[in-house]
Amino acid sequence: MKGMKVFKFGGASVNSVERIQNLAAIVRSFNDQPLTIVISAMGKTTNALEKVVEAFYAGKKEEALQLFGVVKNQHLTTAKYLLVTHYNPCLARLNDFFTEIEWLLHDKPVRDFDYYYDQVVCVGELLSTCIISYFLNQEGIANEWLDVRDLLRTDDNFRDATIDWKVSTERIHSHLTPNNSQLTTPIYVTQGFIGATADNESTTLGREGSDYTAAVFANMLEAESVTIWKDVEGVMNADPKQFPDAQLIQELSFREVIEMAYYGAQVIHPKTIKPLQNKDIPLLVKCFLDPSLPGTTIHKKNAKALPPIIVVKQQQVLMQLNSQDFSFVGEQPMSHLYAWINQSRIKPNLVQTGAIGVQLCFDDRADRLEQLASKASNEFDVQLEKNLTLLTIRHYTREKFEALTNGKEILLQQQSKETVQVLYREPQ
Ligand SMILES: Nc1ncnc2c1ncn2[C@@H]1O[C@H](COP(=O)(O)OP(=O)(O)O)[C@@H](O)[C@H]1O
Ligand SMILES: N[C@@H](CC(=O)OP(=O)(O)O)C(=O)O
Repeated sequence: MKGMKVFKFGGASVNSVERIQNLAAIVRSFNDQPLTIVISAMGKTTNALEKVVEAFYAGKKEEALQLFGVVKNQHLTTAKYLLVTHYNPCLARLNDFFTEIEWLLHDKPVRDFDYYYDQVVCVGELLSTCIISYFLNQEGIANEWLDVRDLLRTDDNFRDATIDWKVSTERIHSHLTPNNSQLTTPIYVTQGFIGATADNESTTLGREGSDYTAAVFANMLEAESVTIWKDVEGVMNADPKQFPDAQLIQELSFREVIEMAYYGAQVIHPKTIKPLQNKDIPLLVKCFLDPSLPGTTIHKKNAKALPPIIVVKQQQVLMQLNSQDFSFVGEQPMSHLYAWINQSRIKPNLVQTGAIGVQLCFDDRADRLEQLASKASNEFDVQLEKNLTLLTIRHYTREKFEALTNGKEILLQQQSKETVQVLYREPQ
């Protein structure tokens, strides 16, 4: 859509009354520009809802209801602080969402955990967008709230659903046309991270998936740009929480950012880049605490010389597989291994093969690793080691590498011209 900008506000940018007021000020400063605003659940609501669904699935109904009560009260308090004229209609909508979840929590689980996870967890985004949409309307920023579950059709791979691009594009085109909107300037408010199946069952797109939703909307709407509003200045050469001297990178290529995200940089969800690169839509990462800062522009142009970019992933698990009868780990056992990895829905962060063994590094997803280890034990001797750290340095220098690995007990190392990765034990 001509001139449409897509904004994404994450959990940190809407985690308090003041931050939602700040969001409104940012949106107001873009007055008279068509906007699609994709919003995540407030603060750590998704984590809290995970606990609700875990209790429900463990048969602890009262605990699940009590935990959900806490989430409910937090949202009611926020709504009460923010809303005056628009409080009653908002409350009616919030109550509908609450009731739906409470009904579900009164049932006994008869389907997979992942199904219930999505039905419960999706409410975080529904609640946050409902409150924010009413607040913006109250503040004179006329907007339309869209239930993204009517727009983004997915498959039923709960917790990691795949978008049906054809159906979703058609729906977005027919719903978000200027002729359809009652607004002079279309401003839409919708949820990140969630979608729905053809049977109207809610789905989620993978944790931290709201960046991806914003990119999907931008692609389908052929938007002018996407802006992700963060609590940091922009994309830096390391997580400033781990490296206080991290420096801002003002310009990055799609290629560089997809690599950073792939290696685990938490700043952008890895699936975000492809839909934008495919339509050549720039991605801006800006600071919601100070919108006047330049931030980072990510686009197709190659950036100038980059500093070493550091990504540290903790809580890693090394899986060592050794052939049981001293036969080589050739194509056949490797193809079995990749099939099991695929079935276990877990992605290796590093793989190293040898004559009779393979070493793989994963995030610590206990259930999925157990599933993989049990399948692999049919053909390999399996050993697991936990609590490791995976360090990736892109555009590394010898000095940087030495400074960051000094004193560490390295278990695996892989190096290409641009990137070095090491898996190490923290010193005891
Ligand atoms: N290379 C990086 N550059 C900037 N921030 C980073 C980087 N790597 C990790 N981060 C972290 O990402 C955080 C912002 O992302 P996140 O908390 O997911 O935001 P939100 O949930 O609001 O989208 C920052 O607070 C920062 O600690
Ligand atoms: N609320 C979801 C989706 C998301 O993207 O959140 P955030 O934008 O706060 O990372 C989650 O926490 O996983």
